[in-house]
Amino acid sequence: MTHSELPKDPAAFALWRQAQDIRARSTLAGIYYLIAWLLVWLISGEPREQLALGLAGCAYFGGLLLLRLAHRLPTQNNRQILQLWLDRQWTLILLGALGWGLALGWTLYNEDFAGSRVIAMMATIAFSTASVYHLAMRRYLSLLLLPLLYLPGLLALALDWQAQRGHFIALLAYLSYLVFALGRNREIYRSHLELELKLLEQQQSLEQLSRTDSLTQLGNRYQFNSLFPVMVANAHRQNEPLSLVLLDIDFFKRINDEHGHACGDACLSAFAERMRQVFRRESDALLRLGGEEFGVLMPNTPLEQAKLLAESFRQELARQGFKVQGNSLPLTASLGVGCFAPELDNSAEAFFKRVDAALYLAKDAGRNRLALA
Ligand SMILES: Nc1nc2c(ncn2[C@@H]2O[C@H](COP(=O)(O)OP(=O)(O)OP(=O)(O)O)[C@@H](O)[C@H]2O)c(=O)[nH]1
Repeated sequence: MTHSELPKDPAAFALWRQAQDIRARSTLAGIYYLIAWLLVWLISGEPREQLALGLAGCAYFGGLLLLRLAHRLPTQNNRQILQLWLDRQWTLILLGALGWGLALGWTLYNEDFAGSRVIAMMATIAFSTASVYHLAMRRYLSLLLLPLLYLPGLLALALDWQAQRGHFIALLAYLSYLVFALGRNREIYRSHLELELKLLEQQQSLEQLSRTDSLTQLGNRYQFNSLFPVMVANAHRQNEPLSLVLLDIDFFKRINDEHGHACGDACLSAFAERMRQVFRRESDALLRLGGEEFGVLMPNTPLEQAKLLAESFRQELARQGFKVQGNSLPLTASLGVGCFAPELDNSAEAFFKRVDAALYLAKDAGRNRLALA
């Protein structure tokens, strides 16, 4: 997955990160539950006498393993889908822990399993330690894993207090250590996640900055270069009109020369502000392509509509000019307007060239006018 495909919303990112981690960290447990149960059953005194129980355990742990393998990560990263996936994965994890807890309880309770008790206890210690270090991301669910794994076994040991109290106390002491370690690991996981979220936020704002013209706050040439071919391809595929308006301020050099560069800058900002007021559709992309040249990409807009808006912009500008730093500056612009036509434009570049040629026609014809491509 590339950086641009990561969920942008922090809550969705946190769920996505959790899903990735849980998937990577919990699949092996399914295999080891099955192996541990096979060992406990086969090494018990009389595995054949425990055939039904042994096979039932294999079916339970084998079934859970298959469900875990089949439970693939979602391809979409929206919050609801990720949350649903996580809920299901946690259900499988808790069912595994519950099954193993009952297996331990039964092994410690039933004399027929006396020969495999050490294996069952060691496996429980291994499973619970792994869960505390690998699945510490959720406060309550991670904690719930521990009683599921230990309580049935502790109960069985308590019932045989005289003979088993040593094991009981040892398991209880280890359980208390796990609860403490779980709290600490959860904090570590949380601080890693916070750090990752901060990095993501910084990356996003850097990316935003790199696509924004700092003077006018419009999209810059880099933004245009990445947006334009995608919009042309979409318009072509969906057979929808895409219009492009190119705007170039007339004799801008004179403003710089006569009123200074700062006044020129103020004009450019005011020009961008005027564009925002006229081309107001959410889907319109307003861009500064360089110097005193601007562009508007208008998806889902036929040529006639784009021409009307562009012409009203031109007329308003010619009528009002700008008031900049106390000076009233007459200002006009020349515009080229075109709509993508697959039969005329065999590429996005060809479409741009066609509209750019119209802009130069407007300039050559005397400026302060609009030419259609
Ligand atoms: N103040 C300011 N001036 C800029 C900026 N970028 C480009 N310019 C100036 O814009 C002027 C553009 O000049 P020309 O390309 O000759 O165009 P023009 O004077 O507008 O003439 P026509 O486009 O032919 O009508 C140059 O003087 C550039 O220095 C900027 O960010 N700020």
